[in-house]
Amino acid sequence: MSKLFEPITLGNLTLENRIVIAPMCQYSSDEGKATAWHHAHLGQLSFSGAGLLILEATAVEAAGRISAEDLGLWDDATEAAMKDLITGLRENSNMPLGLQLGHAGRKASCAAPWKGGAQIAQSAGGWQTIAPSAVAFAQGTEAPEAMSLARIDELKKAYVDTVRRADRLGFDLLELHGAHGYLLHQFLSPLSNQRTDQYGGSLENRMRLLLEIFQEIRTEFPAAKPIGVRISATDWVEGGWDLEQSIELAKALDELGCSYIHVSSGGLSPHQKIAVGPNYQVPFADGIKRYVRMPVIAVGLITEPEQAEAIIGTGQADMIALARGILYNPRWPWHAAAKLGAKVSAPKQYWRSEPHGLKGLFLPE
Ligand SMILES: Cc1cc2nc3c(=O)[nH]c(=O)nc-3n(C[C@H](O)[C@H](O)[C@H](O)COP(=O)(O)O)c2cc1C
Repeated sequence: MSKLFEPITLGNLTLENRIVIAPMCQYSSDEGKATAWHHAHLGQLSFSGAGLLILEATAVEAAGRISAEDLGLWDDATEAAMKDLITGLRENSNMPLGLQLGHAGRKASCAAPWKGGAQIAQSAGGWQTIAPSAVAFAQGTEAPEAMSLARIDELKKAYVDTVRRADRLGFDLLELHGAHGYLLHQFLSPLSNQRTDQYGGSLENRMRLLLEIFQEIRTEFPAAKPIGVRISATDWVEGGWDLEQSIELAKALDELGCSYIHVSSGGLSPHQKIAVGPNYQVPFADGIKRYVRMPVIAVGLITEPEQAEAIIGTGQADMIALARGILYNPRWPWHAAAKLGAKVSAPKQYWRSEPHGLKGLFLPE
């Protein structure tokens, strides 16, 4: 029996299998509003048979967008566009839908990757970024504005407001983005957080904002619906955020009733030295899993069904997430089910594609 295809329950949500579609920015929104691209892109992924689809980092306020084309959920117009999107997806698929709540902090105001991804200066149409401290991400980029306590309050309100909208839209799950060098990660890491108030200095102080926001949104979202957190387990820089601190954060989140932790790495510093290869982040997931009750998601160059099966089977993680691999092969879960002798959901319109000799691959509706 495949472990990868064993269901798992998060709060009131049961996932059909342990394959998660990782959040992936599409840089294809119009003033924060979802477009036809999102309908097509997420539509095809919702036919993939994965257990959960997490929508891309969605900005809780306009200043939190990585690029001007990022998805947002901060006003009635962005909510209406998201409603059209969700309604369309739900018409054709039962796949649970999660939303990743994002704020890019000092890594906002950038060009889309295919336009080079560089920061756009305010004089060239960009905007003032914010961060825990006025420390630029890289040489040659504009320094962010250090957030006042009043601005921190405003930010918390933005998260809560977005969560209210996400609940109204019927999202099944939320993921707080605390990874990849974006705003909440900037508060965690001593490399970007040089504050001397209650939000900087000690580990407890650096973790404070993320934990406060988690608690506030946990109160706002129905108790039975899962909220997880994505983190970077290390900055891959000497003196930065690391696995040891990540374990402390994970333990604190576990205590607060966090539904899962999604373990990525890097993104905070241009000086990071990452040893990239298959499973390169799995040891971090495994390292955290020893200390928490909540399920753990491993991600990063997991590309083969047997590889995913081994990660779950050996208990290194409870779920695996796929990003590039599922863009490359949007029927990855079908192929994995076929290889691992499991069953998978598919739209009834596609049932006739069941390969000869594999009758019974697709689950009935
Ligand atoms: C096109 C693209 C967009 C991404 N956008 C996000 C995002 O919005 N939020 C996030 O946490 N990670 C994002 N990531 C990182 C992925 O979720 C994932 O962690 C990373 O690509 C490693 O997994 P992989 O080896 O399966 O691609 C993105 C990755 C890609 C390729």
